[in-house]
Amino acid sequence: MKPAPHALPAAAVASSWRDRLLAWRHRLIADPRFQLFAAAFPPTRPIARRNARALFDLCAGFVYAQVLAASLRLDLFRILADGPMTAADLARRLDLPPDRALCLLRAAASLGLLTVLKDGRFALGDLGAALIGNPSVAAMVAHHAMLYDDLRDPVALLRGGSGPTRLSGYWAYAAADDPAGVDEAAVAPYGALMGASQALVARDILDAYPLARHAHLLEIGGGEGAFAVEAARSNPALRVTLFDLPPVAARAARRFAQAGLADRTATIGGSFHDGLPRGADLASLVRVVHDHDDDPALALLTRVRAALSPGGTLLLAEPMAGTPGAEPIGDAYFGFYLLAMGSGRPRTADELAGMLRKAGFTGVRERRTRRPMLVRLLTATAS
Ligand SMILES: CC(C)=CCC/C(C)=C/CC/C(C)=C/C=C/C(C)=C/C=C/C=C(C)/C=C/C=C(C)/C=C/C=C(C)/C=C/CC(C)(C)O
Ligand SMILES: C[S@@+](CC[C@H](N)C(=O)[O-])C[C@H]1O[C@@H](n2cnc3c(N)ncnc32)[C@H](O)[C@@H]1O
Repeated sequence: MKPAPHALPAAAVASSWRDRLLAWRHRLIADPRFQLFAAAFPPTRPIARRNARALFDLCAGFVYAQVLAASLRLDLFRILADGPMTAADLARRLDLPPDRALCLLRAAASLGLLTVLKDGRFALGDLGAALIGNPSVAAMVAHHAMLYDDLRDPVALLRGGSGPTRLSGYWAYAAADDPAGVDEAAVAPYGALMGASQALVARDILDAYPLARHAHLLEIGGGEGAFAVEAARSNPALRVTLFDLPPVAARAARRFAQAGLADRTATIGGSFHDGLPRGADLASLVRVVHDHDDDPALALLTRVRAALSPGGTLLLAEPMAGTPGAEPIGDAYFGFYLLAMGSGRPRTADELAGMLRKAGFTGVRERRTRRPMLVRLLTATAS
């Protein structure tokens, strides 16, 4: 039977039912009387408490981050690496009044950075201990001072009316008309930060996609070469060419020489918006594509496809939006970070796969990495 001409299509009817159900749910949750009831009624109590806590954590997250920043600036975790200490001894070591030191120590303990022993002394918590093994996280936390400034008026940032941001000045290539012209002083600060934090991701990428069957890696936007060095060291026959802006490539060349890899490595300075060296059978873009808006990013992928030898492989590795279990890292943290930087956006794996196909790649596959919140990996073939 034909539906009456004025009848809504089935999908619209279903979605209007769902919308009404959703609206009813939201009215209920917004009702203060229901909130009181749900917090007391045993079956709903755990959900109500969990939600209230989640909302409080969203309100207070910036305070938690400052507790972490203060602990790192005062070197609290390295001090406690030698063993538990009393609050009084710690106050002296931190050069803080005793009551202020106690405020910091209790805050850090409440966040899992420290732990309080039965005798009242403070020791490292699991999170504080993990930080000792990740000095690049401490560097990122210090770097966040700039992001705090840029996020002071988040609505102005979203409207694009807040003028030049601190991050757009820091990432010299993000706002440059001629990236190839940026000088050494402009790249040195971000080069060091990226060099340190690349250690967090290099091993995860190489373990997810061993390079043994490849002969020549073109590491595009490779920074000061931490990934390139790790790749060369774990593949003794691999040749590596690192391509980055001229002053960054010069810094990578010094690093290759120090690592004793000068005979198997080369560096080329230039802008990848202008062209790329040809002939490698493997190319990598590690934490590069998300820095760029859609059109330049697609143009870059197209240029990489043309630069690879036929059948060559591209590794595209970066944190991605919509990563299960890490959604706020891609969509909230990197979303707002890149907004403040003034260029690029975090993309989902599906969005990136679509762009790769549009750029002429085939066989796009995701390779499982150890810590997808920090880096995910897509591989694709240049046909
Ligand atoms: C021993 C017994 C009995 C039990 C142990 C129980 C157990 C198994 C505990 C686990 C302990 C453990 C091994 C913990 C390990 C924790 C680790 C490795 C934590 C790592 C954390 C990493 C973090 C927080 C990374 C942060 C990275 C940031 C903020 C990166 C920012 C990157 C930026 C801004 C990049 C910018 C580049 C641009 C511009 C976007 O392109
Ligand atoms: C976010 S960093 C990532 C560096 C490195 N791949 C890593 O994961 O640590 C982006 C890199 O892309 C480089 N880059 C940006 N624009 C470029 C361009 N137009 N041509 C060549 N390299 C560029 C930067 O100099 C920087 O080293």
